Amino acid sequence: MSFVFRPLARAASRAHSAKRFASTSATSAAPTASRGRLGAAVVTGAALTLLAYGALQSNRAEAEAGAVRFPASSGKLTGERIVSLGELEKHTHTGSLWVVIDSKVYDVTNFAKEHPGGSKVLLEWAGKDVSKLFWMIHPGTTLEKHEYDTVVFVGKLDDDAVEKFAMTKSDEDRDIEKAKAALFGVDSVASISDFERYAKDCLSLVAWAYFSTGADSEDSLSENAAAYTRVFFRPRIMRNVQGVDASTEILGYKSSIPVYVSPTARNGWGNPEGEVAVAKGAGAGGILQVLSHYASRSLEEVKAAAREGQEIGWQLYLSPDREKSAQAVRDAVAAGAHSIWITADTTILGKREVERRMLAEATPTPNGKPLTRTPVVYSNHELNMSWDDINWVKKLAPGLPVVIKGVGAWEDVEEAYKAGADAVVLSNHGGRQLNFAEAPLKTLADVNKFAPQVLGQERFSIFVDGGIRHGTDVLKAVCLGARGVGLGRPFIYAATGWGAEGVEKAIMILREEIEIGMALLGVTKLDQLGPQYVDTSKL
Ligand code: HEM
Ligand SMILES: Cc1cc2nc3c(=O)[nH]c(=O)nc-3n(C[C@H](O)[C@H](O)[C@H](O)COP(=O)(O)O)c2cc1C
Repeated sequence: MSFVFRPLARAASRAHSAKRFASTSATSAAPTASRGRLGAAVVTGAALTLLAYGALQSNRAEAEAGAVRFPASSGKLTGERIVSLGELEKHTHTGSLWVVIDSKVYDVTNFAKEHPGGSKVLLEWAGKDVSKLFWMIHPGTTLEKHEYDTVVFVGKLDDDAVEKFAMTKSDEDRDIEKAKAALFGVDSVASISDFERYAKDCLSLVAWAYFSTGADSEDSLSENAAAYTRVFFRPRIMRNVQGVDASTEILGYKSSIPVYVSPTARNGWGNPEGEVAVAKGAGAGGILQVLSHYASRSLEEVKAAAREGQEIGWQLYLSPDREKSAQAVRDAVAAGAHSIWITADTTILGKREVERRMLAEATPTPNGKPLTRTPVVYSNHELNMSWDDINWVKKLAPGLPVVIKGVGAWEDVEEAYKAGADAVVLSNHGGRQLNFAEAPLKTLADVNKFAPQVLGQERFSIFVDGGIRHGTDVLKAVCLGARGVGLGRPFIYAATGWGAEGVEKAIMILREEIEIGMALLGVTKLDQLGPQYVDTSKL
């Protein structure tokens, strides 16, 4: 069986534009599986949509929750031969099965039987350049860190073959190339939300659907941002506001503004450099980046791109295989993680219906095909988490701050504090998990009301994320006691359009807006802010 290319590619393209109106996302946009550097793209956008939809939605708990990390390299990938197209075409059957990734030819004949994604898909794409599809599905370290003896690096494609694959592009690839070429200089970006607007056309349908959508009918997603619009300031005047300074410390790390990069999976879908581009921008802008457990780039790669003194936090999804999680934490510590952020709101994957609709409409089930009754696996994460896990991680990462991300009720802020967490993130995962989980700003207001004793503590910080798009949003959270705030989608979109400079520009925009806001509120330092500066009565 092979995938239907053209008609579906057109359907995908239609859905791509349709989607722009479908999501109620207050933010949005999603990166493309495509890595620009991979060049060749025999795989069409529609086929990718179909495969990625099937693979990522059905086989695995979540695209952002499904990547297997490989242990240290077994050093098997050592081939040196130059392979022609003619030779490649001879290896397209179960007896000899080759695929091309990044112009490198791999013999996966024996690996096919043990491939976690099944042998069928490898046979389907035998003899082809699968770079784009491969990088949509697999973590960035898959090839370097693999532990299989059965993946054999045969050699490199010859120039003719590379050129031929490079010329084979889908309509979607061409649209994205055009959109990227049409982007203006990053200096002209005026606001954080503009990054989303401009990034949209630079993203594949799959990527856009993945990044932009939220759970169910996206009520939490829209409420996250809407909550900020119901809080107004009570500015004070006739003060000396020379020398406004928006800098602070986030878990001991000096930060130019009270903002950090929230962990988001698969940044490589938007920009070939992925989280490396984000790291360069975060370094230039002087803020902390927290790397997702399911990042497209490894912590080692990101650290290598970081500047002197720049720190990177690392986010953990707990696995039921505790030894696997323990090893992942040890690896992060060895790679120099600044802090460990345990995400607790993703035991089971939320149902992102808008994403499903977009992808299904792009590659619909043929009429008459019987109902699929294969059970969907919703989670490969630990379902049995407890507050003791904080100490468990602390022992694995001695001396590093441990943060609980995904807190949605003031009572759990207290629990985290008592259990010894160094910080919490009030978050509903950008509206992607439990729909109707309340806006994190509301949870913060509740902390002020019901658990004020945990605010302003030296040993305990409260962070907030979700829907933050302006400096004034940041200041509202700081007024209510947040040490800092995280932004997720905006940094993906900024990197999609403009790479590291986009991320740096996003930080510059926030800094300018925060400084203007502080001066107009009548303060010069963040610690002068407090609940007296905001009216939360309509929250
Ligand atoms: C050549 C070396 C390859 C290696 C070492 C490899 C390794 C893996 C691993 C470790 C997984 C599990 C990943 C996870 O759960 O996140 C996986 C899943 C998968 N792979 Fe591969 N793979 C290779 C090639 C390919 C190719 C060429 C394709 C397609 C053309 C492919 C398609 C898939 C699919 C569809 C899944 C299932 C994803 C899911 O369930 O979420 N793989 N592969
Ligand atoms: C595409 C996408 C992927 C995400 N992946 C992760 C992840 O891997 N780990 C995690 O803890 N949170 C993840 N999040 C949640 C973010 O860290 C953050 O809570 C959320 O994006 C904040 O909302 P915002 O996008 O409105 O700023 C993801 C969010 C998005 C949009």
